[in-house]
Amino acid sequence: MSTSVPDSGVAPAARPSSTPALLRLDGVHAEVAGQPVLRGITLDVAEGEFVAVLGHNGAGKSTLLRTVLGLVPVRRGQVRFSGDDITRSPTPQIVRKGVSLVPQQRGYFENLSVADNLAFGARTDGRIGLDEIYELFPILRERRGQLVGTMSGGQRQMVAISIALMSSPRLLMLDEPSVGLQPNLVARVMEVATQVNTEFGITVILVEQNIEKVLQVARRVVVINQGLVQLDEPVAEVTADHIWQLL
Ligand SMILES: Nc1ncnc2c1ncn2[C@@H]1O[C@H](COP(=O)(O)OP(=O)(O)OP(=O)(O)O)[C@@H](O)[C@H]1O
Repeated sequence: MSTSVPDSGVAPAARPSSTPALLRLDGVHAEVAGQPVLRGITLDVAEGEFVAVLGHNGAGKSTLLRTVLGLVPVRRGQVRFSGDDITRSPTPQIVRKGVSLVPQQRGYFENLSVADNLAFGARTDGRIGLDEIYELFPILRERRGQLVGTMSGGQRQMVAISIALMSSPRLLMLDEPSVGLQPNLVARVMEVATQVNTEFGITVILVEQNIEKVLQVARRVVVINQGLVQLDEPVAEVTADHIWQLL
């Protein structure tokens, strides 16, 4: 099991992989509000993987996802997607390449109907369209005319995930999608993340606080600490206790 000491300031080398990386971060540094948050993140994610990212509050998990999408500028290091250098690419271009993010809060328009929200994320040439979304979330078909602002927290989260899926991404990044949801909805969100990965073949990066749930659905766990990768292991090689000790 490989762990690195975060205060050594040295990021562990990228995990060697036989499959070329879909996403590759190489020594990525980024700042938020003038403060360093990512301090040299090195991470490879292969196509088809389901990677969970854990870390204590403020560790830099959301910043990591936002940096991949170009919403936080990279100060140092490089981000590659499908072999292309996207380090300084504008967000719309990164989205067009196939990266999608379900943000931690309000990844939808409250004053628009479900159908209009879905149209916002749609891509005409994509593999995922309304039929696929309504099959995944039948409740959204029933409520397609309803304003999203009048729906429950769980239903809104389904809309947020659906908007992200409507761009037919190759990489779907979910930022704590189960926060504030009741247990049966948390289970449903995890199930959807798994379906997206296995049925649509979409690579998934899931930021999540619920370690037990993560170990049930992800196949690889990455722990971020002080802006560095502290642990990067297949789920089969870690225990919840071990991860708890790191957080
Ligand atoms: N808008 C902001 N203004 C100032 N500081 C911010 C802002 N957003 C994030 N930060 C700081 O950046 C650091 C990393 O935040 P980030 O949201 O990436 O952490 P996180 O690991 O996702 O945390 P959480 O689990 O609480 O969501 C934190 O110290 C946070 O206080």
